[in-house]
Amino acid sequence: MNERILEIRSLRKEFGGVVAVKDLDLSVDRGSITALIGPNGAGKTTVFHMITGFLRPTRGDITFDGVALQGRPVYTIAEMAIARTFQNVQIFSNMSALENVMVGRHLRSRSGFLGSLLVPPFFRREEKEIRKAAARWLEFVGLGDLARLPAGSLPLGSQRMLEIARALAMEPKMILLDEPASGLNARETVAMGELVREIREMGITVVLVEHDMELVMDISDQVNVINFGSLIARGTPREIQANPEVIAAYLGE
Ligand SMILES: Nc1ncnc2c1ncn2[C@@H]1O[C@H](COP(=O)(O)OP(=O)(O)OP(=O)(O)O)[C@@H](O)[C@H]1O
Repeated sequence: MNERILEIRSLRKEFGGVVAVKDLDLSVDRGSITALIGPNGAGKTTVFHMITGFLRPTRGDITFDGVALQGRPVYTIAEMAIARTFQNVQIFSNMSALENVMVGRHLRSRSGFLGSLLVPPFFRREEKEIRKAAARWLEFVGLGDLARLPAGSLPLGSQRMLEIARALAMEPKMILLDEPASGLNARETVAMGELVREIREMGITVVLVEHDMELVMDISDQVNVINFGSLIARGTPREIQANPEVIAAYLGE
């Protein structure tokens, strides 16, 4: 097994005249927590969009678990066991917390999400199993007691946890978290950090875009710093915090 689960080579994305991602090389070790940091507009979210197939690269290669991803549609990438969360939480507000997680689980099931809407009798047993598994994921992220509440009624911190539970229900090998601590208070941020570590303990690789430097430096194995669409540094949190170029570009004096 390759110890690099994700390899990105010369990845580029242009929007008209704007070069959002500029010939970026990036690799992610299997089983690690790997952070992408950098100033606003550096291109971090655009990288996530290209890994997950939401955006097509202008050029470059993305290899996940030995398979080329570029040009594949979003749903096949989800099937390949990459899950993600979004900078602005994307949940179904009117559905219960449990139902939101079940949607993630259905993507993994034989009947699929559409099948679950039709609910023919022979899928009912699978439906029950999906409900059980979803409940377990809700417990895992600490929302077991809130399963029946409409997702939209939950505080932001819980909504972010819910989105992670839904991603985990897809049984990913790798999960991409886009600013998971954004908008969270100090207590919620600590809980988020603990959850991310637990995800790694389960053997799932975590890639994280995050502006909360305390959190990033606390939980990451590797930190990649992006500026103007290019990688300017890669290293352990300790190495990154001591890197003069990073301090000048991003961390400040
Ligand atoms: N759909 C788009 N059309 C045109 N320009 C875009 C589009 N998406 C992103 N950009 C531009 O690409 C650049 C990179 O944006 P991106 O959102 O990837 O940055 P980021 O590092 O994630 O920033 P932030 O930390 O603020 O979320 C920015 O200059 C942005 O304005």
